Amino acid sequence: MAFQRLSMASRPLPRLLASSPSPSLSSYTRTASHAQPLSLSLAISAVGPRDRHRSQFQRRIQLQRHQHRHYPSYSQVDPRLSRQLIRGVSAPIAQTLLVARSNKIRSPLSLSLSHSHRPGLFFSTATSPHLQTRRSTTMAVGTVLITGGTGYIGSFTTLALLDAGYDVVIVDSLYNSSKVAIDRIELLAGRRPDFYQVDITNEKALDEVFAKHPAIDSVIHFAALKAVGESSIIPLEYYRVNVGGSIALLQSMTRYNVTNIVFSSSATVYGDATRFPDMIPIPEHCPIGPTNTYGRTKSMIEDVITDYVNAQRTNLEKEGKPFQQWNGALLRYFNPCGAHPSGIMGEDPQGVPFNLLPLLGQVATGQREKLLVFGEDYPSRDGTAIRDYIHVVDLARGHLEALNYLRSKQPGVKAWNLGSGRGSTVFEIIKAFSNVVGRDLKYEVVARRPGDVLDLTANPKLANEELQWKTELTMEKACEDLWRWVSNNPQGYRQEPPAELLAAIKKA
Ligand SMILES: O=c1ccn([C@@H]2O[C@H](COP(=O)(O)OP(=O)(O)O[C@H]3O[C@H](CO)[C@@H](O)[C@H](O)[C@H]3O)[C@@H](O)[C@H]2O)c(=O)[nH]1
Repeated sequence: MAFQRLSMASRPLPRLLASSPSPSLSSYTRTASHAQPLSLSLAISAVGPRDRHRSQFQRRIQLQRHQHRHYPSYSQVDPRLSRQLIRGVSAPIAQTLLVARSNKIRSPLSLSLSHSHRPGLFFSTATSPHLQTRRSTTMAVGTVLITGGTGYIGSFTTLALLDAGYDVVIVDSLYNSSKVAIDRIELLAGRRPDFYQVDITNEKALDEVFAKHPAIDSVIHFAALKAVGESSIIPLEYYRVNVGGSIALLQSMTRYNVTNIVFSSSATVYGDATRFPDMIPIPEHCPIGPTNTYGRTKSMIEDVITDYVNAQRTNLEKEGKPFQQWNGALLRYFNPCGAHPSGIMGEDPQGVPFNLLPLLGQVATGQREKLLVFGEDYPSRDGTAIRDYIHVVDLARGHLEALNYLRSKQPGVKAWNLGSGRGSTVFEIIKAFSNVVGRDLKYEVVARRPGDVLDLTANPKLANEELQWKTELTMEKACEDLWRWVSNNPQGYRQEPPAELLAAIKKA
């Protein structure tokens, strides 16, 4: 009998299990809670017609183990391969699924399936002295640090990662966000991320968080100042926090051997793409040219990450060391909007909002008399500017897919547009939101806002193809969810959500 030991590096296994028809797989948490021991390896054996299949798998696994020789006992395995393996054993095979996590080994998940009844593939458990494990009733796919994880997009991304089986550690200064977001995440995910109130520029505090959580192997980096107008008034503060904070983060990551970074960039790095022919919808190869300080900080951070990850890879390769573990995703997103469909989680801007949809929300709730429309003299179909509005739930999923891609494909640095490909004018947004609210919302056309551009519509083809990600929720759905959020929570996180919304979550 041939045995092959492997571990799964990434991909949300719970989703795989959820899609499995096997009742025995769904019982894994019960089994895991009392199972001994928790350090396991997966042994595969095959007989009969599946032999050829099996040996192909084994060759690919061995190849990957070779590529990941820095993990002496366990290799990172292409999640698609792992998925095939799980599908391969399908329903009646597995009786026990135990999950172990290693603090020492960056590939944090191993699993064991045992006692096949089916001819063909069968699995058997074996203990491994190499793994340091912890008892767990949950199954972590990996552990991710999210900077700015209590903010708007950060909180939705935290939720998406928890739902996908990741453990999440948040650092956030709470400068422009609320800790209540964590309670809402817990209500929806059934799990709570770890939280540290840490400023992104405080390298020592970041070190302490990494030291406390050695299982972290990736970072999703949101923490930043983000008000376009303010950035031209206090530019040094924007460069210090956004660029300086990112450098502090990369330095701390390096000390703790955390080597994947997903960066929250922005479509604003393109500036006015209409200055070039045929660049709308905007592809990733459109030349960069931000038109404001905020945009320039994003573009600079993209350069910092690109240069650093490339240098780490090159330097390590020259030294004959493993280098492919260093990866970066630059996610250029278009106009995030919407809220959680439950109505208990959404954007909660401190102070005066400056984005179109939150402002429209205030008009609808009566907190604001009317919306000021910035210009109707653009060369667009109705004279107002065009943006690509993307539902925050889709956007959060984009971060998850990018993270999974980095961890499984190890591509180095890549930029992806996260947008829908559909552009809407300001008037179209006013109409869509008015439809949801059920009455016309008041507006007044005023002069153009300095720094605004005619059209920011994404060409999302690259993310569609490479990340297997595309938007699933429309701008109209975002309006509907935003209205549910603001009409039920006019004080945002400074109030309890209505009891009926909480009851609906518990029922679901
Ligand atoms: O009171 C308002 C606010 C906005 N707008 C218009 O609405 C559109 C959207 O504006 P806004 O919601 O402020 O978003 P953007 O200026 O497009 O910037 C957002 O989208 C960019 C990416 O596309 C990100 O980089 C920015 O951080 C993010 O704020 C623009 O045409 C604005 O001129 C108005 O007419 N009146």
